[in-house]
Amino acid sequence: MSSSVALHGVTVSYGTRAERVTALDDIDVSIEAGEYVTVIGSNGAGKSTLVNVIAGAVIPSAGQVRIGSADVTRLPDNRRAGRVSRVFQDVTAGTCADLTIAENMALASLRERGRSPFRRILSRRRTAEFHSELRHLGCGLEDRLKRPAGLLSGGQRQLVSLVMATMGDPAVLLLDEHTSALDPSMAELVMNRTDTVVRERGLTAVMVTHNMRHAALYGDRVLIMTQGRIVDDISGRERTALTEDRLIARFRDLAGGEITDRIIGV
Ligand SMILES: Nc1ncnc2c1ncn2[C@@H]1O[C@H](COP(=O)(O)OP(=O)(O)OP(=O)(O)O)[C@@H](O)[C@H]1O
Repeated sequence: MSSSVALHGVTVSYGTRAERVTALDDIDVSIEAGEYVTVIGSNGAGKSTLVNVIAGAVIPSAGQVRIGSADVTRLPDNRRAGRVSRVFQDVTAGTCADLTIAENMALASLRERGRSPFRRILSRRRTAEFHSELRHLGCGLEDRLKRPAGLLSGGQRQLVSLVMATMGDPAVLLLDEHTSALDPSMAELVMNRTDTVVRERGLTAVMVTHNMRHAALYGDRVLIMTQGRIVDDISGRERTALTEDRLIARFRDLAGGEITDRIIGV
């Protein structure tokens, strides 16, 4: 079930006292259950660190992280895995190349509470469920369940990772530039599918992107980050009226404006 996410006074510093980098600087943000938030910012603004703090891959130096009513600030990522799902930029990170697609999906399905590991893991019923999940993608992956994931293209593999990440309805879905390594048409397909699954299941989702068009097109709210801080938070009517050009103008004003990866017309 989707949960809210709240960060209060979250600070993350890396390095030594002599050479300290403040990746997140006293961040306060609340995301409602079922809200779909996109995060943009210049290189090194702290976007991945923000996602890592929600995932538990980075424990903050100060502040508090809550998922729903639970204080998870000190909980490492392996103990949040039942609540938080991720799709990474690296297309090889979400699936195991040597396992078949069905075996990968069976591992992901272990998230569902009360299921004893590996017992009836690939039962006929489960395989039929995986088949049905993949059929929604409309690219024939359901007929390749018994093939190793390593034989898929990067985009196909990312689609399987997305399906796996959303199985069992995670409390929070984190997407860290998950389409940036894909060719434009595959990136569109993965983005469309992401939008459909987030909407249909009412997921709480946080998506980091460098693609201004995607940031303007998808989600309920846009956060703009620079130098470890959230410097703009666009929601409601303002978000509805947001176009790519308006977002770029706003980003230029706030972040000093280098648009590194604007992708036009894809
Ligand atoms: N493990 C680390 N050790 C030291 N410094 C780090 C580490 N991870 C991130 N940083 C630094 O923290 C700052 C924020 O990094 P982060 O990766 O969160 O930014 P980002 O907005 O995701 O950047 P990009 O768009 O380039 O991926 C940067 O200055 C980065 O160099």
